[in-house]
Amino acid sequence: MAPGVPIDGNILGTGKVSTVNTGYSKRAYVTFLAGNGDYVKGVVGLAKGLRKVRSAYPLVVAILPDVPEEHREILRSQGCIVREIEPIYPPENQIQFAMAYYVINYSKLRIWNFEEYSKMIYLDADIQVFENIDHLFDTQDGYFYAVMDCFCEKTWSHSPQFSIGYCQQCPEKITWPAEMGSPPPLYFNAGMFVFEPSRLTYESLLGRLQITPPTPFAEQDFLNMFFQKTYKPIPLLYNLVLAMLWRHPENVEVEKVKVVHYCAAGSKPWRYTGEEANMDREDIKMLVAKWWDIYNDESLDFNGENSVPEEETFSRSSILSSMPEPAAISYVPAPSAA
Ligand SMILES: O=c1ccn([C@@H]2O[C@H](COP(=O)(O)OP(=O)(O)O[C@H]3O[C@H](CO)[C@H](O)[C@H](O)[C@H]3O)[C@@H](O)[C@H]2O)c(=O)[nH]1
Ligand SMILES: O[C@H]1[C@H](O)[C@@H](O)[C@H](O)[C@@H](O)[C@H]1O
Ligand SMILES: [Mn+2]
Repeated sequence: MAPGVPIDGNILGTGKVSTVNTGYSKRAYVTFLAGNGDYVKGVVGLAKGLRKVRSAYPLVVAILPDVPEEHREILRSQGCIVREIEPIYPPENQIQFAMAYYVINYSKLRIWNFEEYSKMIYLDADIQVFENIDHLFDTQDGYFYAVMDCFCEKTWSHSPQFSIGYCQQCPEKITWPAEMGSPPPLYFNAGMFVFEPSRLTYESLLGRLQITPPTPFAEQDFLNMFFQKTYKPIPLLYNLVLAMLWRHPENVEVEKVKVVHYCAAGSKPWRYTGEEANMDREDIKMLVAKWWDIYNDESLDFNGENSVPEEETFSRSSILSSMPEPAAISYVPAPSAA
């Protein structure tokens, strides 16, 4: 979709609860874990956060072989479904990644192969869910749903957008110069998205990757290219990229935010020191403290009783109770033509 095309505010598609009609299709959240570092804390926090908001669906953790057994055990003890995946590497070239570790993120493409699920919501391990978002499973099939990214942080300094100060979050402030051709297509942050696993899509993703040179934002750039035509932006309250707080405060209603993505430099709660740029802000301190409250809350540890029984996961009542009131859905304002 090109900038300037109005964004469809009705993210719930037809509004039909398709899963209650015939044969219950399976749904789950999915995250990704690599290595033996501290991202496992992020996954534990996320599992507890989903429990706190009484999500009706389990959390699948797609893990690379280098995740140690003790971390796998921690995840199982938190009620997660642990699924090992093989790493995926892009074809070699000389490109510098925005961050060296982004290269492992191509492995994320394996989740399209989780065909026993009909619909999944992917969440990075550095994401926390503060309000129930189960209703996103009711979005119309056939689209890729995610939140539009912001181009204003230093991580974007390699891009033409950054060099002219253009951001799709405020396309009217610095308009895209005609001599640079058409404005770039809408670009999502790949820390959170709603998708449908499918073997066909999976094979097509892997096939396309073989002929696609890697770029600085790794699989995020790749997914943006691959799903360009089926991408539907959803309101940024479903993935608050923290830099939005100081780059585009006019676009953020922090009290309405349902999902927070601790992706700004220095903001990972388990490494937070407050020293990096913007990390001494009151809103950041508050959001980091909220993450820790969930992580430390023992009542949210998995105990078999606070889990969601499989049958209940697909019951009509749990699906309907997860539907938001119509008024609770806010809309992304359509970006004006750039
Ligand atoms: O050592 C690591 C590094 C990363 N991860 C996993 O990979 C995800 C992505 O890493 P970050 O969250 O640190 O990265 P950012 O949020 O800064 O990166 C963004 O850009 C990346 C480009 O590759 C990805 O698209 C990512 O999903 C998107 O949110 C993590 O959440 C986590 O799930 C690990 O498990 N271990
Ligand atoms: O996914 C990346 C990453 O999360 C960066 O921290 C952020 O600056 C981005 O805008 C983004 O695209
Ligand atoms: Mn992230």
